[in-house]
Amino acid sequence: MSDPTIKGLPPPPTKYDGSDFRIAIVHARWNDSIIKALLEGTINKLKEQGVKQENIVVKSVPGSYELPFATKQLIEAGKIQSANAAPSMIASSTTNLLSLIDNTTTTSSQSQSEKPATATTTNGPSTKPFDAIISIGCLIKGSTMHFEYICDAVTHGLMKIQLETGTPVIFGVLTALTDDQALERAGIGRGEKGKGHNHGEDWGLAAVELAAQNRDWAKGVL
Ligand SMILES: Nc1c(NC[C@H](O)[C@H](O)[C@H](O)CO)[nH]c(=O)[nH]c1=O
Ligand SMILES: CC(=O)[C@@H](O)COP(=O)(O)O
Repeated sequence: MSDPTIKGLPPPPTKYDGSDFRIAIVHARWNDSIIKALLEGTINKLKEQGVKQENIVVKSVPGSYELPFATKQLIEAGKIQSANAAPSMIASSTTNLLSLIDNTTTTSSQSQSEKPATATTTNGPSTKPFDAIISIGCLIKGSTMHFEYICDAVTHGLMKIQLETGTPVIFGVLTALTDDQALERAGIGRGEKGKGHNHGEDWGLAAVELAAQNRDWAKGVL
């Protein structure tokens, strides 16, 4: 077993504020007791960093093999949702500009629906594109090569999606050879190694860090 003082994720170099981020979590349902623990650890860590509950979208799929497709579609859905919110903002701003020309139109005559819709409403969930996606699954080796093929496909699939879309995708997939390896990595271990460490916490940290750093990088800020 590796030396616990060497292996593991140190605290982030910067304490990031997650209050302005919108995060999606997509999780498989296979090995549900482990998934539930990982999901709890992830969400708790996101909220600990200030991510608002209403800005954490959680979706599920049957198994880990479905994660890449669902992850890609969630990223696109977030962009579509944001674009759908934008026209009302454009329309309202156009109305405002026209009112400068046509004095018959006053801002007070704007109906509530014409008022600029913000991508982040003051009292509701954000409709901005997702700042990061956390894809969670638990693969446990069986007696065939099924495990190896799914692990390989999911790993490469998730990596490809984040590089293609520019949206950070956190790899939250346990690839365990035994039940106990998975339980320990969900913080619910039952053997002599104790409960272990909930890797969902690491994924929550990584999501906020990558969301923050990527926001800067996307603006050319280093
Ligand atoms: N054996 C595990 C699976 N298998 C199911 C696949 O992921 C997939 O849902 C199915 O082949 C239909 O496409 N999934 C896990 O997440 N974990 C496993 O241990
Ligand atoms: C990860 C899997 O697909 C695996 O649990 C399936 O088990 P088996 O290889 O015994 O069919």
